[in-house]
Amino acid sequence: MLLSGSGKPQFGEGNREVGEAPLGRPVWAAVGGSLMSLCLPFTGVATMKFKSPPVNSLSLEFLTEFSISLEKLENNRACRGVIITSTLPKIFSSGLDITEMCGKSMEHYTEFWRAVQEMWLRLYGSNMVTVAAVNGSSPAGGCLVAMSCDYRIMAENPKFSIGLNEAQLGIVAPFWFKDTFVNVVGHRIAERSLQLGSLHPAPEAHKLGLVDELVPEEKLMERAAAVMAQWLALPDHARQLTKTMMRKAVLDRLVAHREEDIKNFVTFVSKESIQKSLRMYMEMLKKRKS
Ligand SMILES: CC/C=C\CCC/C=C/C(=O)SCCNC(=O)CCNC(=O)[C@H](O)C(C)(C)COP(=O)(O)OP(=O)(O)OC[C@H]1O[C@@H](n2cnc3c(N)ncnc32)[C@H](O)[C@@H]1OP(=O)(O)O
Repeated sequence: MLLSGSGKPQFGEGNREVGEAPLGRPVWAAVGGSLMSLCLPFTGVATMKFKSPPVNSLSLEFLTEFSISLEKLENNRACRGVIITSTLPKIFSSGLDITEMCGKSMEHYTEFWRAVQEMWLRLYGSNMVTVAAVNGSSPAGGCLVAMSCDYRIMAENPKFSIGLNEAQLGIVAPFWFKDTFVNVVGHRIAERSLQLGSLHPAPEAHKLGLVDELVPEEKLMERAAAVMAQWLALPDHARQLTKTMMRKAVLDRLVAHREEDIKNFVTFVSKESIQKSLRMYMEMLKKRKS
C-alpha cells in the first residue's frame, strides 16, 4: 500500500504522493498503489484505474486502498474530479471478493463489511465530480461503485453487463445498495431488476438509465474527460450543495444504522446455508471456465 492516511506529500523518485508542490502550486502526481493507479495532472481531474487481476474483485485490501485514495483526493484542493476506470480488458470490477465472505471468522466479516461501507460512504458522499468510465462487466459491488458516481459512461459492447445480481448468488443486496439503485433507475426498475438479480447487457443498461451513455470503447476516456469538463464548468459550491441535497438522506441512513448493518451482514453471511450458496457459486464460476 503506497498511500497513507495522512502526512505530507512527498516529491521524490519512484512513486509519488498526490499533493501540492511548495507554494501551493498543483503538481502532476502519480500514486502507484498496488491495486489501483492514480494520477492527478494539472487539470485537477484525477484518473483512478483499477488494476487487480484477474477481475478487480473488491477485497479488503482493495477497498482499503480505494478509500484511502478517495480520502487523499478529497483532501487535495487541487483535485476537483475523478474518473474511475479499469486497466483490465473486459472487466470494470467483478464486485465484492467472494472469498472474503467464505470460510472466514466473524472478526474478518466485520472488518470486511466496515471497509465496504467506508468505500461507499466516501464515494457516494464525495464532493468531487465522479465519473465512471465502465470499460467492462460490472456485477454487484462493481455496479455499486459505478452507481455511486455522478455519471456513468459504458463501452457499448453488448458482452459487457452491469447490475445487482446478488439474488443469483442466494444473497440479498443490503438496503444502501438498493437505495443507491433506486436513486439511479427508479423504484419499479430497481424492484424487478433486484428480485431477478439481473445483469443487464450494456445497451439494456442504457435503456433502463443504469448507465447514462454508451460510447465505442476507444472513445470512453475522451468522452469521460468531456463530461467531466461540462460538470466542472459549474461553481463547485453550488454543485456540491445540490449533490448533498440529493444524496444526504440515503447516506445518513447508513451512518445511523452502520453497526446494525454490520451485525446483519455478519449474522447473514455466517449462516451455513449462505456459505453453501457462496461456495456453490464459486464452483459454478470455476466450472464455467473449464
Ligand atoms: C446482508 C447482506 C449480505 C450480503 C451482501 C453481499 C453483497 C454482495 C455483493 C457482491 O459484489 S458479491 C460478488 C458478485 N460478483 C459476481 O457475481 C461476479 C462473478 N464473476 C463473474 O461473473 C466473472 O468472473 C466475470 C467478472 C464476468 C469475469 O469473467 P471471466 O470469464 O473474465 O473470468 P472468470 O469467471 O474466469 O474469473 C477469473 C477468476 O476470478 C474469480 N472471480 C470472479 N469473480 C470473483 C469475485 N467476485 N470474487 C472472487 N473471485 C472471483 C473466478 O472464480 C476465477 O478464479 P479462478 O481463476 O481461481 O478459477
